[in-house]
Amino acid sequence: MTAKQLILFDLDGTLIDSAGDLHDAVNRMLAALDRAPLTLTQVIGMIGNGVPTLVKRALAASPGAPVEHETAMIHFNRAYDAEPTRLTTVFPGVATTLELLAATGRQLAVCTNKHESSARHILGKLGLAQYFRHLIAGDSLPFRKPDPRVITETLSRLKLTTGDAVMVGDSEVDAATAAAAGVDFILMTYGYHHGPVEAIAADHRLDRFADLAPLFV
Ligand SMILES: O=C(O)COP(=O)(O)O
Ligand SMILES: [Mg+2]
Repeated sequence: MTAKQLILFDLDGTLIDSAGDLHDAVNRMLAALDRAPLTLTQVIGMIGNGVPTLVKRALAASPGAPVEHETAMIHFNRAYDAEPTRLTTVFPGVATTLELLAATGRQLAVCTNKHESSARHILGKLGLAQYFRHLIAGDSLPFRKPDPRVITETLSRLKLTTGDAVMVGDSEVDAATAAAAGVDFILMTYGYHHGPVEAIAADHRLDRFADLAPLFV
């Protein structure tokens, strides 16, 4: 990994443990729609494809009177945007490791399916914004992960090739995006995956964020 000039990081489940606030917002949305709450484990299994998909999955798992997806989204966004960092924490070792990686001169980017405004707000609030030169969010481009163009278009904008980049993520969605773009993939095993973690293909699998540093120095 020493030749990589660009490191693309997933956000939820990789840099930040955001499941508590996402769970809370899902349940506030469901309560507003007179539906039953979901467990944290259920919601964790729904994270990774962006908020519109999370909302769709939550509505399917907690049935009730028919509701427009857009209406449910308004309830979710109102709840989530009001307090996106109440329960959210940065995973151990993230800030020191990012500091170290940035000091090697590499370009660090966040590549998330979260909305750009939430991602920017959360990164600032949790003290991580200064490490990243680029943010590619779920609504930054007309497509989102697992569409490989989130990576390939970033590479061409930066005049880099696939061999220059690596994606670091926690889910099947990140693995599929990296594979389709033709870039290496490092899996953080502690994050939010949908099936067994062993089934996710990766060039490296790490149990702690701090284990990244030795791969790049
Ligand atoms: O918004 C989501 O569902 C997941 O966001 P992520 O891409 O940062 O994991
Ligand atoms: Mg993730």
